[in-house]
Amino acid sequence: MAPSDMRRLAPVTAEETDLAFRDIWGTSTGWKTIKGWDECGRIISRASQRFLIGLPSSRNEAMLETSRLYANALLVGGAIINCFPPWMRCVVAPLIAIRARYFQARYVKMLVPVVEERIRQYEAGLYKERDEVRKDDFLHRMIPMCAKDAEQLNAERIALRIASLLTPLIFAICYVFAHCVLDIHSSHDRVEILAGLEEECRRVSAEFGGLNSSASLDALKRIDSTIRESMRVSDVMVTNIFRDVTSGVVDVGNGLRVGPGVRMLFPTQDIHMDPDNYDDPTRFDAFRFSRPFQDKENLGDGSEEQEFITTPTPTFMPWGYGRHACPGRYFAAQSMKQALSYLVLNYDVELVGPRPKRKALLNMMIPPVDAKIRIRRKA
Ligand code: HEM
Repeated sequence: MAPSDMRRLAPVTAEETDLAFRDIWGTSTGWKTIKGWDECGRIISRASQRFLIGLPSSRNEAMLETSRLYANALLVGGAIINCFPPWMRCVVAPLIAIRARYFQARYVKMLVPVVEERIRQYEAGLYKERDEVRKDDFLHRMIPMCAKDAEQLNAERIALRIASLLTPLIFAICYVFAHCVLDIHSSHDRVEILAGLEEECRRVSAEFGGLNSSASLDALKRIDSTIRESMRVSDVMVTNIFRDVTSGVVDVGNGLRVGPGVRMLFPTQDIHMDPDNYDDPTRFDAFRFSRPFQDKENLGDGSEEQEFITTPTPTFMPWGYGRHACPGRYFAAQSMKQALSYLVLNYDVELVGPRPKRKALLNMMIPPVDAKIRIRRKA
């Protein structure tokens, strides 16, 4: 997915984000308490499924819920399996994976008829006529590609491929979005952050006639900075960017040479919290990345650019780094910016009780599944 694809997708996911908030968070101006993790996940699920399989299936409640539970079960199961020594994993993994396999089988069973119908339409030559309606979903694009090899044009195989994208599309995006909401609302600077974000969203929305285009989302510099800062302080992983040396010897500097069979990884959380890389690194400073540039146009200084959510650097690695850096980051960033700007403009939010403390399960930070928030639609 390239940045150019985001231009086509922005109006589609904006529409879905609006409907999802109305359906799931509601339109009542009275306060209600919700489970932050689950309800942020439901919002993200809707926009992601719309991009993956298109209308009308993307709004099927049973499929949405099953896909969300599958995405969570897969990640949590994987993290638990990693707690066992390698020699035990082949014994415990099949048991731990039962939950994920159950939701995967349910999701695939529901998706196969949808895929079969699309294959039928493709084979009957109806695809072009329907392009206008469905051109933005991933399944639509997959079918002509799979049709190049008869073995690949198999509904179950295609459904399984779609299912494999659910974890990054739902769990990972939800993880960042839910943490960002918690980071903002548990910050001492909450009032100033919200005022700054709302001012920007209103100004940009007035300038672009809404926030449903990539151009308008690109102009949301503070929203971008807030999500990037949240990814820095509330990273999913303790370490990241795993690389196995399969042959030869790798010179990693300082006289250290690494041979085959060794797995290397980066201490990304430490890098994100290093005072040599960030001033006051443990503080969530929402406008850390946008502040130096907010008057840039006035200053006429074109020498440096703001580092955006999608820019991996040696001091910002939640997407990995280098040629294998996450290719889904443009979609993830765009849908998170849409969701956060929508939330800032349309809902009042408060944390219920103290913010849950972050805990690590080996290499992964456990998601805040019990965090509760109070919400109400702005009048
Ligand atoms: C906030 C959400 C996401 C985060 C934090 C995230 C993070 C990552 C990380 C850390 C890697 C490993 C990079 C490396 O080893 O250097 C990765 C790889 C990958 N991600 Fe994501 N990701 C997210 C969303 C997505 C989405 C939405 C998709 C697809 C629609 C996606 C598809 C992939 C793929 C295919 C790879 C493998 C790339 C390769 O090996 O060349 N990710 N992601």
